[in-house]
Amino acid sequence: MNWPTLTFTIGICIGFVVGVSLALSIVSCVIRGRKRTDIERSSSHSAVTIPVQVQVVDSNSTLSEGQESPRTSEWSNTSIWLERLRRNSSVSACGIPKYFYKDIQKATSNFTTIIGNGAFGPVYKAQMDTGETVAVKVLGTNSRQGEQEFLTEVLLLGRLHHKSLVDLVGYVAERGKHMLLYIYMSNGSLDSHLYADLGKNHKPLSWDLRLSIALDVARGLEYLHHGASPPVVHRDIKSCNILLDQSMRAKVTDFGLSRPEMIKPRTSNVRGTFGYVDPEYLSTRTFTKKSDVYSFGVLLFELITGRNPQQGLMEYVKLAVMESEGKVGWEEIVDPQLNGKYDVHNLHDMASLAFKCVNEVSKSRPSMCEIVQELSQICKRQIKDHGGTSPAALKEVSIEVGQTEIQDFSSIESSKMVRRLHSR
Ligand SMILES: Nc1ncnc2c1ncn2[C@@H]1O[C@H](COP(=O)(O)OP(=O)(O)OP(=O)(O)O)[C@@H](O)[C@H]1O
Repeated sequence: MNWPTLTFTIGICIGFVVGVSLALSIVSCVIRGRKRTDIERSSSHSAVTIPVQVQVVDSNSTLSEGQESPRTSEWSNTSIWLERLRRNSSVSACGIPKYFYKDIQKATSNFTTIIGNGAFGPVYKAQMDTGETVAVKVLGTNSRQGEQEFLTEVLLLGRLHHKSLVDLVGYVAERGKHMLLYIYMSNGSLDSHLYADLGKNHKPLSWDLRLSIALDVARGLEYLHHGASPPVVHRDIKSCNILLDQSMRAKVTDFGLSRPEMIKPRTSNVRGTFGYVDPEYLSTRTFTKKSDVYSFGVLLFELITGRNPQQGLMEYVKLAVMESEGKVGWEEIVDPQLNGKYDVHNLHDMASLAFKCVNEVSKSRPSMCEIVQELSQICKRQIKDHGGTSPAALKEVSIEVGQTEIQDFSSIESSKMVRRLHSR
């Protein structure tokens, strides 16, 4: 074969190989694309797809499928949870694993592991096949409003993740059977530590722990008000909606979005819990972020005094202020269970902050961002002055101080990635 013929033949061969490879990759791309579309289509079948109203600030925004909401650096922890739990579940389009009723029936030993009852219905402890323990909230079957709350929570919580919120890790939605699965909080609710179980299961909460709980809750609310998009108002901040994990870190739970009316059932549509409700909301019927701030102020006084807001806490506080003639002696109302073990300076700062939060005029109340700043300073000072004896929770909280959770694109990307992983 002469040289030009050889070159021509080699050229033809290379051209043929390149052409075939190109054709193969186009075919494989088309097949993969089809598979993904099928998977996406089948996963959205199992999802709750109705758009729902959520309690956003100053408007009634609608969360609809495909609308992104913020993720934070905490999302990675949640994704580990979801990843472990998803093994025995299908995953809905909002990224939250969906379970079968029969799996939960088995995990709760046929619903014999009740841990409490709320407005929503009974709550059970469940041991999942993956080894995780979760809390299962069962929606009562007799309330349409409860069902709406259920669907709202699934969609809303599927988009909200923060270290100081009790994360939703799964749900059941079968005919007449609706359940929410949350991370199990082994130390129960804050109110049980402040009142009910004292002497039985719990020691009185130390001053340091009260500070770290206050800051954890403040950061959860700061995220809801200023980090979430659209912003979310909780509407029912109270000590039984604050849960404590095994390290006594506090998390906000019960986004009581469509819960039944609790103050004047039948006569009005006022929401919230007696003792915690913003008086301005009662007169205007407009619930704002500052109404949550009011309830948070009451919660701070609860931590300071160990008194139940439903048994005259705020009257007690007002009396102390009225009799103070200028300088309030907050020591007089401090919880006797503390046995004098608190820092007077920090007590004054925390009580003054609480008093600003419960100002009758909502505009004069601080924002959750300002509250977090102030509480961070108090916690830092507590560690600095009494660091040696401070519990791990307060130390952890103070290390996190300054790590503001702001929505960023990388976190949105990570949530999309987790969703893609789930749909494989
Ligand atoms: N994730 C969880 N981990 C551990 N216990 C939980 C969890 N969620 C709820 N519980 C417990 O279950 C009980 C009922 O909780 P739920 O949130 O339904 O109602 P509540 O907050 O007590 O009352 P309400 O619904 O009137 O606000 C409470 O004792 C609570 O401490």
